[in-house]
Amino acid sequence: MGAFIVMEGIDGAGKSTQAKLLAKWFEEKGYDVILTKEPTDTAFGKLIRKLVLTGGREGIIDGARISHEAEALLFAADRAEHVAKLIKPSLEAGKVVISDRYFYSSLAYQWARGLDLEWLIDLNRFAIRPDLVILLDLPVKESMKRINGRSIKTEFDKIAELQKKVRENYLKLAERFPEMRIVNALASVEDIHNDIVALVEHELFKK
Ligand SMILES: Nc1ncnc2c1ncn2[C@@H]1O[C@H](COP(=O)(O)OP(=O)(O)OP(=O)(O)O)[C@@H](O)[C@H]1O
Ligand SMILES: Cc1cn([C@H]2C[C@H](O)[C@@H](COP(=O)(O)O)O2)c(=O)[nH]c1=O
Repeated sequence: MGAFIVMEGIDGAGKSTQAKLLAKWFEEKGYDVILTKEPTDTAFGKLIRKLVLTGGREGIIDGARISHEAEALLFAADRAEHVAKLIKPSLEAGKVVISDRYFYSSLAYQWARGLDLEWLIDLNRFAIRPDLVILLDLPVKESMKRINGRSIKTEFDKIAELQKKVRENYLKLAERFPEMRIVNALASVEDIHNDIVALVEHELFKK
């Protein structure tokens, strides 16, 4: 059986921590697991890190930051490659794919940037729908504490106001997309992992 699981949430919500633990859990059960992320490490992902996620002058073209529309298109282009070259072939080969962020990130963040939600949904219509999306929900104050210690942090994802809007957007998206399940990310790493495993067993294995 192939299965596609996505981790979503604001910056510092614990997505990569939980994605790794879930990958290990599946591997121990004998599954072939692909642990991946967006933005990817491909040329498109590198372009995003350079033009969108870098606080300095690199994201400045002709004296101004790139437009939010261009930003959304870059994330979508990166995703199109991700789906075509890794996600789709891996699922067809019966593997479990776990992605740290996917198109829900575009909906939550680029919508928070002022873009039209319906346009963003249309732009990402090519993206295969996952079987399960874990939304790690965390108050912004806590996420800011968790990511504060990082040495390289961009202006883009530092701003608490933006993260607050992004969190609200995620919660609204969870009402619209039935594959999204909210998990309380304020708990301990172990408790969150157990909650996620319970969801996987219930939603994917119908236990
Ligand atoms: N449940 C938890 N309780 C306390 N700290 C945690 C918890 N989960 C993760 N952390 C810590 O919080 C920080 C952010 O975690 P992590 O990198 O997994 O988040 P993330 O959502 O992937 O972040 P980003 O989106 O910014 O890449 C790390 O230092 C991690 O060790
Ligand atoms: C996929 C995707 C990501 N983003 C934003 C969200 C984060 O602030 C950064 C990625 O940082 P991470 O530490 O690697 O998680 O990019 C976005 O705005 N839109 C997207 O589609």
